[in-house]
Amino acid sequence: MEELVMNEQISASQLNAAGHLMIGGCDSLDLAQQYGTPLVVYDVSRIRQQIRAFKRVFEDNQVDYAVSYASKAFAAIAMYQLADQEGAHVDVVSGGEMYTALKADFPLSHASFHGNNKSYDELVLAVKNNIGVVVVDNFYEITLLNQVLADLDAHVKVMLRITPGISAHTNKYIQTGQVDSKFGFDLESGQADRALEAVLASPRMTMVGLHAHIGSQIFELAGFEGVANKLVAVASHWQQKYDYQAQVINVGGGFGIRYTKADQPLRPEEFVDAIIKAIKAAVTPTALEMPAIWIEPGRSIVGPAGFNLYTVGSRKDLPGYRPFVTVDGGMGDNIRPALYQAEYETVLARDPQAPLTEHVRLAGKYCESGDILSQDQALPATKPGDVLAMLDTGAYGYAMASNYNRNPRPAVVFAENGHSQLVIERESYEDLVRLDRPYTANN
Ligand SMILES: Cc1ncc(COP(=O)(O)O)c(C=O)c1O
Ligand SMILES: N[C@@H](CCCC[NH3+])C(=O)O
Repeated sequence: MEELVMNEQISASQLNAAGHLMIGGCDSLDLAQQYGTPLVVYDVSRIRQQIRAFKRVFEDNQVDYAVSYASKAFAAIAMYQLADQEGAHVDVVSGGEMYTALKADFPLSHASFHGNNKSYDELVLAVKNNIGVVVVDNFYEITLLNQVLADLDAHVKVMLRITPGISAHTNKYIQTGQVDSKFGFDLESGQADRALEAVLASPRMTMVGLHAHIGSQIFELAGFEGVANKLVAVASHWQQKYDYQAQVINVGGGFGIRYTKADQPLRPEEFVDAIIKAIKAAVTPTALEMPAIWIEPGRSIVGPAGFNLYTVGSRKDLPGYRPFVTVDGGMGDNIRPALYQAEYETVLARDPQAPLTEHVRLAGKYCESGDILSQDQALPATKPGDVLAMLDTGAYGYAMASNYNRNPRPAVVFAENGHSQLVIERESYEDLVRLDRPYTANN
């Protein structure tokens, strides 16, 4: 067996005197005890720090900007409140996200509404609540939005989502910028020009700029610089052809984070610094006025701040095979390993720096062979009742949780400065049957 060393992702500053993992100044074992497991815990100060780091890059580069948190990564009333406290905008992709933001008193004027099949009712909800901008994705939406605006006698700001024709190097299920993506208007075929003509012709829409998003968990700068250059080229073309000056260039999100030691991304704000510089350089030789730059990071804001706490239960050893260590959660609270073969690091909460003595398969409790949270996790010896902390689970974990096998979804806790607070309750069995209605046979 290769030499097993302690987990590098946990630093001494994350341990308390007893050697336990601390999250937001709280002992992870106390959190597991108080709230039960499986439990999702966010270290709130990490979320704040990342939003602030993004804002600082723009301020250092002296450009107008918006940091728009992609709330699909983790949407909850408390999260919209936090985004608002930090002066972030948000991107929403459904009536449900919009409704949650409204419940949080988040000013919808700071929200961008995305989606490739927004419904009439969703557009009404957005327009009635003074949505900041609708990011228009397709021709059907232009027609539908014109109808909504006429019915409500209203106006709205829009951006056009462009498919930049850039294939990001990431899992194909989370690529979005390639030519045959389901999202946005194609450039080569002239769709984007026709969309602009339609928007400029609408007396109820104000065109504020262009948007593109090339995918998620991206590590190479080249894709982002490519999208920056492409969007400036389109803006310049539109200025020459239509005398239209874009006020905003929105480059989307997608900044990759470190899940395991195989990942060596730049810091998220370094991606943004490069994007800003690329846009400035591309704008200089054109007749464009420098537009504002908007970004839409999701994963990089909440991913590293999230921890999933699980309790160890059964174990299966088979000679010649890697053992299964099973926890009390799994694909219902984190579908990413099953869906994308995503990898994470997991530590023993009571002693994250204990020498690692074995490689195990970390299995979930769902009735599905694919419910393996990690195919190969190095751990110290564990016993039933031990609490494990899976790291960097804050993005697209709880957000994609399900009730598969009628398992209740976990609770979510915010921890900051040594205080913890429940922000989403654990589902109860009663919650699971709340929408069920008995069937009375008609025979
Ligand atoms: C339009 C749009 N913006 C932003 C994001 C956020 O991406 P990420 O969480 O990778 O930063 C996504 C998701 O990929 C998206 O589709
Ligand atoms: N859900 C994906 C990211 C998709 C982002 C949505 N455009 C993930 O977990 O990696």
